[in-house]
Amino acid sequence: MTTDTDNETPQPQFTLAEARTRIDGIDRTIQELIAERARWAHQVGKAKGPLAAAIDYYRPEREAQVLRMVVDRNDGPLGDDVLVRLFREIMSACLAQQEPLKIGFLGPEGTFSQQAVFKHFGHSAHGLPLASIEEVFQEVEAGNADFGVVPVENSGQGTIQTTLDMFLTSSLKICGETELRVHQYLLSRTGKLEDIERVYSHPQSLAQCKTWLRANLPNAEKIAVSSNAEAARRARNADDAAAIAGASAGHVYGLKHVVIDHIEDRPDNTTRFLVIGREIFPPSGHDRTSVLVFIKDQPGALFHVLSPFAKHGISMNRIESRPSHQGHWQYAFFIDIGGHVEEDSVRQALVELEPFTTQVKVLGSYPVAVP
Ligand SMILES: O=C(O)C(=O)C[C@]1(C(=O)O)C=C[C@@H](O)C=C1
Repeated sequence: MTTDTDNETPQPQFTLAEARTRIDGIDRTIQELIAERARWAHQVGKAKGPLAAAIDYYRPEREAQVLRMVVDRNDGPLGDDVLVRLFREIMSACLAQQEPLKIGFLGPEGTFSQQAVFKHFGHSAHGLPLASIEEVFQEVEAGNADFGVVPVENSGQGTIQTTLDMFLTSSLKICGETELRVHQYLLSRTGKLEDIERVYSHPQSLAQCKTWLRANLPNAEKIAVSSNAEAARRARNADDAAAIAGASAGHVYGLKHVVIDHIEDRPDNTTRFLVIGREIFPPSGHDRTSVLVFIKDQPGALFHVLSPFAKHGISMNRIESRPSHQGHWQYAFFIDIGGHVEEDSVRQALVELEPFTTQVKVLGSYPVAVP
């Protein structure tokens, strides 16, 4: 049997016109099916009863299940992340038929946080750019935003402590997580490396590109600003300035020239974001639970706190200590474990922590991020 791969140059089996006619037919079918799906999603909405707002229709556990089925079915040629993105957009549009979700994020427009909002909720959600992580919490607490998206850790730089500290006092719950591969771009008005005497960026991004900057722009002044978007806004006004930012900040602020792309020191540079809301949603089947534990000041207390998880076969992905704000040298532990708080093993393990703790606060149970 002869195949395309027998020759070095693949021989087209169809003419251009024939292949395009096929694509037109497939597009028609896809479009009809998307419309049919949207009508069914509307029916699902009706089946939920007369609800007040978009947030009442939103089901993150169901969305995670839909996306996992997409990944399981995928035999290529498109990657899992590509198909997840397409289906995420379809669900986002289906949900917005009722009313778009309002999502607070650390603004201004063009930040990585905004990219995380679109990655998790799709482009039919309505993003609300806010001035600080604290304000994202406040607007969700006040009900002005349905959810918020806040950065919590970067693969190279570690924890974003402002976010963790907000959970010490906030009543908000973690309802989801999303991971974003962070690619940094050096953007400038002229596009020429030799013109650059100043580099603006958020401190986190400057840190993520430290080695590259030392090797390539050792004499340029590095200026920390409140966001990468703000860096792009400043750099567009001068020929001798550049910004380190995501590609979208360049588009939003009209800084067209990419001097160099992917200048992050670690090729796997990834930021994890949390979705914060006002309630915990039901299990999706593959979930994570975040708890905040205030440990009693007694010998071996941390050991006793960790052992119930091992006893119940619960995996622990992360433990992080922060000053508890409840007294000198008192620490609170942020712990991420596998499973959902509605599962017996998780519930039982949390009960067993009680003798060794002054407080156990469940911050949320939510679907593990789909790629
Ligand atoms: O299954 C539901 O509950 C729906 O509302 C449908 C749907 C979807 O498009 O698949 C839309 C929004 C929800 O967040 C989850 C899923």
